[in-house]
Amino acid sequence: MAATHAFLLLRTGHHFHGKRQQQLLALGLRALHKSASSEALRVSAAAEEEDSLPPGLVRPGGETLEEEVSRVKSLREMPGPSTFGNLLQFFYRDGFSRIHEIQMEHCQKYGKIFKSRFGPQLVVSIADRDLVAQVLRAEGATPQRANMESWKEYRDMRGRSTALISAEGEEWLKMRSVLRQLIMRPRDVAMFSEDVNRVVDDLVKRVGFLRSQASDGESVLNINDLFFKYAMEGVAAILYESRLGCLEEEVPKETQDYISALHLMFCSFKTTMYAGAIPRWLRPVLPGPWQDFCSSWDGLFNFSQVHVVRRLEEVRDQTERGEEVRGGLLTHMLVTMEMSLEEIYANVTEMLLAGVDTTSFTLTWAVYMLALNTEVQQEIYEEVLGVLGEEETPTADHVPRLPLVRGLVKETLRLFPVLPGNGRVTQDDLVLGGYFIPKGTQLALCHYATSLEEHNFPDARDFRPARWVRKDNADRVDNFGSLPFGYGIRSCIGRRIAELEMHLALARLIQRFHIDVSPLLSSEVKAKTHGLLCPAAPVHIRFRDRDTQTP
Ligand code: HEM
Repeated sequence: MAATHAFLLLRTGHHFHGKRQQQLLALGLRALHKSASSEALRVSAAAEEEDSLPPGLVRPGGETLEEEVSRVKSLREMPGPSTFGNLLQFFYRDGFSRIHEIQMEHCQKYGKIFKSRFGPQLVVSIADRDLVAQVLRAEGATPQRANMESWKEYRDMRGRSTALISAEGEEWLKMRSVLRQLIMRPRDVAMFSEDVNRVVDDLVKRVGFLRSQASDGESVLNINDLFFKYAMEGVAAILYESRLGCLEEEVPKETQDYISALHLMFCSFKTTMYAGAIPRWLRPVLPGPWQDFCSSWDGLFNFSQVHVVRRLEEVRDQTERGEEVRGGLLTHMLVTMEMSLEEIYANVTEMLLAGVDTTSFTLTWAVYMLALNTEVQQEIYEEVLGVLGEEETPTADHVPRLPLVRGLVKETLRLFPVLPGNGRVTQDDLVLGGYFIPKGTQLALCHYATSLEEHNFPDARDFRPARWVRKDNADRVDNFGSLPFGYGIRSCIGRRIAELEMHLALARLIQRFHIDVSPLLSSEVKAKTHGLLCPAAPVHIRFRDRDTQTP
């Protein structure tokens, strides 16, 4: 997702439509047409909306269509930083590492809706929970996140398929319909609980080994490195139904090569952005970014193909021997063949890419927050102890009885949304915050800013997992202010997998260890953006066994 998010900033094409008068006329006609033809439908839709409105969502009301049309402003009138200012921020003031801070600065300066330009490209940013809700709740059957031209170009060049992240329209919908039935509900992924727990066993062992190597015998240095391996091993156990050996002392060469391809994709984040942003005609002069982009994709696709083919051969052998074929996600895809083999390669490749850093950064922040907030940690420990005691291994079945562990993940993602902003390309003309937004406009949804707004979350800077715990069934805490997995039909397909991996790992770590900031960590770790929101420096954590140490 790092690259996806990055593309949101630079690969957004937009051209102003005709004149304002024409726009408003078109809007008025469209709205009048709708009101004449679908009066009855509107009544039921309104009732439906009422039911599902999140708390605090304000309905614009009491205005006639004519009044609304006369008040609508054009994009030209929308405030925002100048193109020059923006280029200066990003290219000379290291703005790529401060996307989240720039988001906050711009919201404070220009308000809840503003525009930014990168040359001819325009992005309309929305930093208001209700406007975000308006956009997402109105989306059609095949929402588009951002321009993924360079991803498609690579796939066309190599004869590869697109997959959930890179595909659009009907092509995307077809694949999404297959995958959503398999992994979108907590109960779908509960079947992976045992596989994930075997990876958690290895994580805990690895904590023991790494701290024994540290100078104080208790610290794990750069905890994100460990969580990266855990997340990769965990997601691969589900996607490939095989173990990669990421948590072993000697990581197998094949896995190491894959990690290098992943690192090339993430570490050369700016490079991959330029690969998409640099026009094709400039490639002969500046070939590096595009070459790196292609070679990291080659590495990622090849690795997935090896694992998928391996499983395919096992399935064929079992079928030929007349044995019953049993397995998980990949086996299901291979047996049903609702997607072609190329589509399967592409989807596991994109899911693995999307599922590693996102999960590992969130785990790193969660553990760091626990270490900084020992009272919160104690509260969560008591919850874990009450449900599982000192010995029982947490499973997916326990998770509903661990609301504070779930709150821990939600609160971590509110304060550190790995994707600080998301995108949508409007599929229809619309009026947003009093402005006319033509179809095809790139919107940036500023989740980082809305997550930290007092109105949405009182004492927003405080780390309080308990704020997510429901008091009763009527008490809905979630709202459009914090949408770390996105929303709706195009939301994160791996959400339940990520949550399972995080809940099981965190519950076990809290059950086993006192988690403190390591004395080897000399200063507070801040966030920076590198495509995703990640720690700006390595986080060192001290893990002390609960049974041998006092708090
Ligand atoms: C903490 C972990 C994760 C976070 C915070 C996260 C966040 C997101 C977000 C914000 C989106 C965009 C949603 C939207 O546009 O509405 C997304 C999309 C996606 N994510 Fe995740 N993700 C995580 C883990 C995973 C995992 C583990 C997988 C795979 C197993 C995954 C696979 C995907 C895919 C394939 C998409 C594109 C979906 C589509 O366009 O249909 N993610 N993710």
